[in-house]
Amino acid sequence: MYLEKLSLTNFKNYEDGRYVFGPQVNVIVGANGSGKTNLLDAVYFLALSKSAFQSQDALSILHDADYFIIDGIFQEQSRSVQITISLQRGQRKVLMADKKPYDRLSDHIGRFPVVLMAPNDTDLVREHSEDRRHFFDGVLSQLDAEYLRNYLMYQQVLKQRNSVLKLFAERNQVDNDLLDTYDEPLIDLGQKIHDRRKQFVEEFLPDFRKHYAYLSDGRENVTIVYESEVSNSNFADEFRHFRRRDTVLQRTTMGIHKDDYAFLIGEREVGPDGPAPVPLKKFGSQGQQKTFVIGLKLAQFDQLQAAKGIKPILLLDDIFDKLDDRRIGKLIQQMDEGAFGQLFITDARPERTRELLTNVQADVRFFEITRD
Ligand SMILES: Nc1ncnc2c1ncn2[C@@H]1O[C@H](COP(=O)(O)OP(=O)(O)OP(=O)(O)O)[C@@H](O)[C@H]1O
Repeated sequence: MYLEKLSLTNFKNYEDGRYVFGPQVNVIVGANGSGKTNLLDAVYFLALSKSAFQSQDALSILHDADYFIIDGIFQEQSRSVQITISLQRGQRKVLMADKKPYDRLSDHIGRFPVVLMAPNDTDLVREHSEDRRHFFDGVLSQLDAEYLRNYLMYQQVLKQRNSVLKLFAERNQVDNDLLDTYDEPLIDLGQKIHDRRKQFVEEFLPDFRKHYAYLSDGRENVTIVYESEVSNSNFADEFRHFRRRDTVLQRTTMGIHKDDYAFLIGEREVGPDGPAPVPLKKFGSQGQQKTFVIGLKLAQFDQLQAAKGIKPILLLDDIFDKLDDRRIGKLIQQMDEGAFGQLFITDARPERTRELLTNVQADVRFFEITRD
C-alpha cells in the first residue's frame, strides 16, 4: 500500500499543490517554513482524517480561504482508491472513499496505517500523561476499530457528564438520576478500554524492547507499566463514591481518561534483589529518551504491520536534524534492509539527506518545496 498521488487545495500554505510520489523513499526538501511538515501532515490527515499537529481542523484551512480539500490516490494491492477529505468553514468535515462518504469514521482509520516520527516526540517522555495516552490511543485506534468506537463513545459521554456537572453547580442542584445514566456507560466502556490497553501493553513490550535493544546495542533494560485506577477491583464502587467530589470540582475525576503509562529504565541485568528500574523522565539521558521514543514508533510500525499485513506509511519529519549519527545509521540500515514500505522524509538540508541515502538500495525521489 502506498500513496501515489496527492492534490491539495487551500490546505495550510498550499493553495494548489499536486504531487506524484514513489512507492519507496520520498524526500521533501525546502527552506525553513516552506511547508515540508505541512505536506507530511496532509498525508497524515488523509490516512487518519485529522492533523498530527492541530487539534482544530479549521486551523488547516489556508488563511483567508473558506475551505480545504485533500485528495489522494492510494495503491492497495493492485487497485487504486481515491480518498478525499474536505472542510468548509463552519461545517462538518467530509471524508469519502471513491467519492462515497464513509458511514463511520472507524471504517477509515487504520485502512491506510501510518506512523509519524517528529521532533517533538520526546514530549511523550517529558510531558504529561495526556501525551502518552494520546500516543497509545492513536496506535490502538488504527489497530482495532472496536477500541476506537468505544473510545469515541466514552469521550462523548464524558463530555456530557462534565457539562451537566457544571450545570448542576450553576443551578446549585444535583440530579442523581441523570448522573446514573452517564455513570453506567462510563464504567462499562471504561472497563473495556482499560482491558484492551492492558492487553496491548503486554503485546507491545516485546517488539518495543527488541527495537530499543537494537538502537542502543542492548545496553539497558526498558519497560512500560500501564497505570490505571480502573485496575482496582472495586473501581465501580469508588467511581460512584466520588460523585460528591465530582460535583464539587465540576468534572469527572476518575476513569480511564486519567490513565498513564510509566516509562522506566534500568540496568541490563536486574535480579530479584537488584535495583528496580527508574523513571526515564527523571533519570534517563537525552539520548536514552530519544532512543525510547524511536523504539516506541518502530514497535508501533511492527504492530500495525502484523495486524494489517501491510507496511504502514512512515513519515519522518526533520529526524536527521535531531538524531546523532549512530541512531541515523541504524535507521538507514533498516531502510536499506527493506524493513519499511513507503517513506516520506523532510529535511531543510537536501545535501545531507542525499549523502545519507547514497548507498540505500531503494527508489529515492526528491521533491523541492518553494515558498511562493
Ligand atoms: N492555515 C494556514 N494558512 C496559511 N499558512 C499556514 C497555515 N498553517 C501553517 N501555515 C504556514 O506554514 C508554514 C510552516 O510550514 P511547515 O511547518 O510545513 O514548514 P517546514 O518547511 O516544515 O519548516 P521547518 O524546516 O522550519 O520545519 C508557516 O509559514 C505557516 O505560517
